[in-house]
Amino acid sequence: MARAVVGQATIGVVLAGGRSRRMGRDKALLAHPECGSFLEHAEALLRTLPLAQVVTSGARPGGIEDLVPERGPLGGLYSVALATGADAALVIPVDMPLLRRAHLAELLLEGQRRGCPCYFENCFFPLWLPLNQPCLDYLCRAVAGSAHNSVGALLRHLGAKSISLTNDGKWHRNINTPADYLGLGMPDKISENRFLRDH
Ligand SMILES: Nc1nc2c(ncn2[C@@H]2O[C@H](COP(=O)(O)OP(=O)(O)OP(=O)(O)O)[C@@H](O)[C@H]2O)c(=O)[nH]1
Repeated sequence: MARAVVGQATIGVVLAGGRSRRMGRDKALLAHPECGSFLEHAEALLRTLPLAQVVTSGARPGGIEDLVPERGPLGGLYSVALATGADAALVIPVDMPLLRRAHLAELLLEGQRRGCPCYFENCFFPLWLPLNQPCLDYLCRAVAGSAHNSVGALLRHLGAKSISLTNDGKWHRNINTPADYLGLGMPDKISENRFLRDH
């Protein structure tokens, strides 16, 4: 279980729960083109940023397990907020292996400057999210089933702001299916053959 963080602390969160139904295997453990697994890469990326702590959301070693299972990303965020007591979170999903530090650093600065949830237009993750009372209240209701349980609904409720994407490209691509993964054009060492052999 993560330590409590006191003060104006922004933590980094890797969302790594869920069922990976479309992939058919745990997305977090897929080999990453640059280092280790998707999960290891996401955690390492967040550790390059000025964050009070980096935590992983999901039932895995060292992770913060969801208090209420099967409630999706908001269920994970709710449990992380309660377990850490952090003031804000820079949230990335484990299935965006092409995320770059520069984008996250920009989002972190913009979130801290504006004080409201911030994300890049057309994609809700990565996300800078203040874990303030309105946010906690919404997460609680979403987990309990009395508010719409989607990231979009949470962001609308909190009056989130989107940042325009100056440098587009593939960095925000989600990898949800085996075809997505193979489409990454992995280097030889983690090529299609290995992915298929692992099945
Ligand atoms: N902690 C936590 N994270 C989740 C949960 N569901 C999804 N996530 C994470 O949220 C991000 C988006 O997940 P999705 O792709 O929508 O769902 P998924 O379960 O990973 O995959 P599918 O079963 O194929 O929909 C991923 O980083 C998941 O690891 C959950 O119930 N708890």
